[in-house]
Amino acid sequence: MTSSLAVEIIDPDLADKAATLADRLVEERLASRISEQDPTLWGPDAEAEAAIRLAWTALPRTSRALVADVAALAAELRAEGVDRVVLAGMGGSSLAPEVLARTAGKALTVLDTTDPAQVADALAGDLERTVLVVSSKSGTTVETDSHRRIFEAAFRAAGVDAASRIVVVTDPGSPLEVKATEAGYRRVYTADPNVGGRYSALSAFGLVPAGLAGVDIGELLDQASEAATVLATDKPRNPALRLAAAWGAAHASGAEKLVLADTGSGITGFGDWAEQLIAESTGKEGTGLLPVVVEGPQAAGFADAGPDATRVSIGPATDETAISVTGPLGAQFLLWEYATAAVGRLLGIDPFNQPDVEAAKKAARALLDNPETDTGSARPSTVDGEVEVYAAPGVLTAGAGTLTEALRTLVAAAPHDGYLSIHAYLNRIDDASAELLRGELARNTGLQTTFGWGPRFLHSTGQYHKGGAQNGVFLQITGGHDEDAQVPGRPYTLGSLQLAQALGDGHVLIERGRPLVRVHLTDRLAGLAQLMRAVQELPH
Ligand SMILES: O=P(O)(O)OC[C@H]1O[C@](O)(CO)[C@@H](O)[C@@H]1O
Repeated sequence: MTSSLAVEIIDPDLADKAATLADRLVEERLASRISEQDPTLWGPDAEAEAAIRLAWTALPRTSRALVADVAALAAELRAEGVDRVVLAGMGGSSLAPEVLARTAGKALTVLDTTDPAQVADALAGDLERTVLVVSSKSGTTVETDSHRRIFEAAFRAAGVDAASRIVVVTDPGSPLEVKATEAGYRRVYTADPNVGGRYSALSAFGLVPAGLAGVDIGELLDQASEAATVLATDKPRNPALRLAAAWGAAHASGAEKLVLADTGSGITGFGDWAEQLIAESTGKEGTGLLPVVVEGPQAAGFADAGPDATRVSIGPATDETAISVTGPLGAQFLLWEYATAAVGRLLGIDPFNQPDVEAAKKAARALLDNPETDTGSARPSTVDGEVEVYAAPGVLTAGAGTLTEALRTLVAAAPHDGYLSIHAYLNRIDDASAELLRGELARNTGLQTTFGWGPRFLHSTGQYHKGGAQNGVFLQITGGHDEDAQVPGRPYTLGSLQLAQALGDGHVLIERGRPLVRVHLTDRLAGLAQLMRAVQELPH
């Protein structure tokens, strides 16, 4: 990991345009005003929300007390033989700790799934040695609440005192805090409520699970503190202003996608964290920046990006890079947060709300309450081997009788500067090969292509799909289950929740006129192989 924070704009045309914009941001004193938490920067409509969302600028300082506190809890747990950390949290409540743990090479099991087999695998670890961190700002997120219920019951069944093994991170006064106090959970960390989920990497949400997993969170805060001064400075060299200006200039020239590739940053999985920050913050009111996280600089979508996309290296520049961002992880968290808030002003949107996320949650809840209302997708349009194809009326042409033809029809519905988004409601570990579909589809369609695990992406790019530029087409993948799990105290299983989340988001996208095809893999392994073959046949 490089020690100094830098943003280089390699593309000369972009550099010129960005310099002009950066000068404007300097004149407006944007950096210092963000650091001073000025809520008026995003216009009158955004002011009330911004007034309760800017405390992240002070986190490098205000989070300091957590370092010793979390170290003491980790030592206490270790002394009791508890050294396995499982984190239940969605979006901003798990993405940062996951990057932190992976980068430091520390074990952290992240549960941001409703896949029954993936949850069963997490339960199959040694519960005698396990502490569950339940992280939820709102304290109401259904996935996280389900994980808490399932683990609590499993601890009990294993003869482990459940309350002593559950640590909570939440906002003060949330239903989760109330529950934790009632149940006598081991520890409750209340975070600063004036920090939004996706800006919470340096708060208790990032630091508690990462610190318990053994990450050096003191060093992380040192890196962020060092960067805080430069990021608050109204100078054209301020890396956050440079990054925001480059993004803003690219967007104004018609490149609404940012293709993010790691080019040797030394950070593992940063793109997944940045993806939520950028997509959920900017993708609204029909505009925004769509992050496209790719496997590396050689991946389809990066080297061959067209004029609708800007190539951003996380790490040193390669021959194709337009913008490169380097620096230590603690500094980068803060840099990207400043840049995202700043570009929100350039785009004229409120970077702190997520107005379109609720629609999918509501549709999923409605389906769970009344599963019989799901008439639209009850019957497959086509069955091809291990794959059932479901499509909204009018999406598939009459002849689309095979999987390849269905995919071809879906792809043909995308405008040339649109995008294809794959939503895999599968097991992130056992069905990991699904991720290979992204590169293969991008290569074979020429479209910028994103990949997200459902329901994880619903708390990330899900906002953009519904709120951003309406030029996406969507491929949902669902799968059969060999096992399922009842959520204790709730009238649903994880499997039914997972399907309701897929169908719910599908309904919302279809309602908004987006072309969508769902493929259901009756046998996951065979179905994924078949899907890959169908994608490879696309160009022929
Ligand atoms: O921390 P919570 O309240 O459980 O929310 C998790 C995630 O869900 C979202 O609200 C979107 O659904 C994200 O913004 C957030 O990071």
